[in-house]
Amino acid sequence: MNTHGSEVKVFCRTRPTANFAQDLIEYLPDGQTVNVHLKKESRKGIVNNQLNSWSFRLDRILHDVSQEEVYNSVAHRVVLGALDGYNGTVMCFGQTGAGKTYTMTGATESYKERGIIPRALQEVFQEVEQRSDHTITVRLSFLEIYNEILLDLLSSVKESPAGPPAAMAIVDEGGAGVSVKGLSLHLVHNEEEALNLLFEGEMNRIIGAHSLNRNSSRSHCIFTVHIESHSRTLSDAKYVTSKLNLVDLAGSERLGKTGSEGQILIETMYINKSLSFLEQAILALADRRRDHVPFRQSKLTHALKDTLGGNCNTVLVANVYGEAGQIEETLSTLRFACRMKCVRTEPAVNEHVDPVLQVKKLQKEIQLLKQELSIQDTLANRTGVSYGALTETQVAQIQSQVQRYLDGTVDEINVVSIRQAKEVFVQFKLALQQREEKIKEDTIQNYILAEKAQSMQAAANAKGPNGIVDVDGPNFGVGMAPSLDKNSRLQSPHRVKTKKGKDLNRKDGTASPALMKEAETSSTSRMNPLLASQKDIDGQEAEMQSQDPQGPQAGDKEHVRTDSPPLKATAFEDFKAERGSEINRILKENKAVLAERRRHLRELRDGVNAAKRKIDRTSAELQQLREHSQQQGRLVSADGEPVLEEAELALLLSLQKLKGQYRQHYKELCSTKAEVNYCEHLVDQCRTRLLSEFESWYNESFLIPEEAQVMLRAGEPTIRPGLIPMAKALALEEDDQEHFDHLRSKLLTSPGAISYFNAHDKTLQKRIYSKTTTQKVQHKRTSGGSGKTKLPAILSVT
Ligand SMILES: Nc1ncnc2c1ncn2[C@@H]1O[C@H](COP(=O)(O)OP(=O)(O)OP(=O)(O)O)[C@@H](O)[C@H]1O
Repeated sequence: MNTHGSEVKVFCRTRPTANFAQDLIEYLPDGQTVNVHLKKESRKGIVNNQLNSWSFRLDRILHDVSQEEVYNSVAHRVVLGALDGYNGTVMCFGQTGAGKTYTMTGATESYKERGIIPRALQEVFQEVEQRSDHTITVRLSFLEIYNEILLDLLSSVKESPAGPPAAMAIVDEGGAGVSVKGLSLHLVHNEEEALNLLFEGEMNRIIGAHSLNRNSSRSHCIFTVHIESHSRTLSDAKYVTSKLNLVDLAGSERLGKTGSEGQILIETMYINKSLSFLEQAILALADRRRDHVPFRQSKLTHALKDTLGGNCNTVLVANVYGEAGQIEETLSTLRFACRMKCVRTEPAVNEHVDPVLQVKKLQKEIQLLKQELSIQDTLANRTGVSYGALTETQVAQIQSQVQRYLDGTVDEINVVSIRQAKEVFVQFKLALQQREEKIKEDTIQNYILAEKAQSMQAAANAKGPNGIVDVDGPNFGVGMAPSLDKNSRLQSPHRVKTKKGKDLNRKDGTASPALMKEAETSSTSRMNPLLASQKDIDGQEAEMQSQDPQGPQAGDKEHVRTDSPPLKATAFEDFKAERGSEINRILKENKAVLAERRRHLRELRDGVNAAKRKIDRTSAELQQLREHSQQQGRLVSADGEPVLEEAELALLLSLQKLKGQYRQHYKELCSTKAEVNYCEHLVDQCRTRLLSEFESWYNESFLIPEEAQVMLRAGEPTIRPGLIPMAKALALEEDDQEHFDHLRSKLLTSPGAISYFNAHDKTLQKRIYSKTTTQKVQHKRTSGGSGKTKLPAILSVT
């Protein structure tokens, strides 16, 4: 059958009559064309300018032909297509008495004159027998549509589901097409069973019509053969289904022609309405520019939706009654047929997959592939390679390898299976997420600190805690810098309460964070998770120290694996001396830089406070002098202008100079404070890194099971150096600074805040970089790392 888009096939069949209007209807010898000529007077009135000749070209004219020939021409290919999985529809259309039922069902009493439906059933079962390599099941349904009411013509058959008949409705099931809910389906095993149902349905149609006092030919009938074909020989999970619709439409008739009235009038109106909707749907289908086709306007068009515009092989038989008195109906039928011929359908096989068979088939294939894999391993001398799900130990090994790769202690990761490769990526992702979290925390902390520093500066400018000496105007204020001494902390109410700052003393004996850190402790320690984690880290470091009261042993340098792992404190000292010596060295350097910056900060603060005290003293002296002069009476010039005494002038100049110095020191104090914050952050980073490396080293050295170690040594399937080049994994790593910027942009929703923060950050980095590189720390890292340059180089850990 045609699998591509095709037009609906249209045939014209004439009912034999002794009064065939030869002068009006002309069949051309090509067997496809019919010309209709109309005498003017036969149409309306005396003045008539309408056309009087029409020519219709169809697929074939079936004039004076047998039932067999009609079947072969019209239905044979459609029936075979249905057995191959294509939906098919054969539809008879025409005026009442034109021979639709004769064409579709035939004369039931005469075998020779049987119509398309019995012949189709016969062919279906002949094919079922011939196609012994397929299991084909056939089911039947018989639907009648009378005055827009759906009726099941096979509801009387025993196989119908018990209980009251379900309400019938046409349902559009999307991809599955249109079906009639509540219509009974009957499994038939041979031609006879099928014909029995056909006849029973026909009988029900007549009886039903009789009992309801209606004309049986006044309804549309759709006899459907449902076919399902499974291959027997192939272990193929695919199977095909199809529907063969054999449609006998109700006769089209003009209302005025027979002077219809009463029930006939109603029936005719329903028929004409539904046929008119059918025509509208066909016009819409034939017009390729139209998107919408009004299928739901009537039950008939809705039920035939797939048939008309779907994936169906569709054939229309236009039945005409070739007598002169019926010429108007003949014309109308032929017009409809020509429109129908313009409709295109897209026949396609309805292929499905049997889920049970599919699972079995796939299981078999997996089995085969496993065997194939095992052969390949044997040929390649790979033994014991496991392709199953990874065990917890294997996952832990991969995690450890990834960690070491990221730390730069190994250059490559060996992967022997797809599962392992996937797990490597999972672990990379996890590591990335952890770093992102860390950066996020840092960003929040930096943002809070920056905001605090800004607000403190603003507060100091507006009103210093120890009073204002207003010399240059209301916009300049001078305050005391906070003391390093915890006891002389600023006495603002919310700061007095806190005691948490005491907990932040460093293990190496460095004084607890001074200056603003002290002042900020109460709020930031609650808000900032980094401070809390820093405390934890200090605690962990101290905890490890305290685990071993003897302290590090000189003889512990070489670790010998024993049944019980060594004390963590001992192992930590060893780790710092050997494996982690580089990080430890950087940590120490960072601590030294931090200590130096803190010392500088203290000096600056002392300077600022000294300047402030001098300003206060000078101001007091000036005040006294002015009061004294006031008592003595002020000196005035010859012009009566007040004149300054020399002592007062000297004090004023001195005060001005002191304020200038104060401003300069205060500025430097703020920037040094920012540096100290940054250095503290880097020291924390180093500590975290040292501890995490130690943990992973300790776990690998003492906690991973013996068999896992053996596997590592024996080259068992695991992650080991060798197969993933460094460059590839590096591509997974995002630069910390990029992360930092990215996250910060996400965090700070206000554009003003982002600009502020970017500017602040750039200045801070620049300052720290230039100062620290030119000052005391001259160390340059010579050992290899991941190769990516991070924030200020001298303090970063790679
Ligand atoms: N090609 C034909 N050869 C012999 N008899 C025919 C042929 N076509 C129709 N007839 C006869 O014409 C009569 C009317 O035919 P039929 O009932 O099939 O018309 P119809 O179009 O189905 O009418 P309705 O719309 O009323 O159902 C029947 O007696 C039928 O046997």
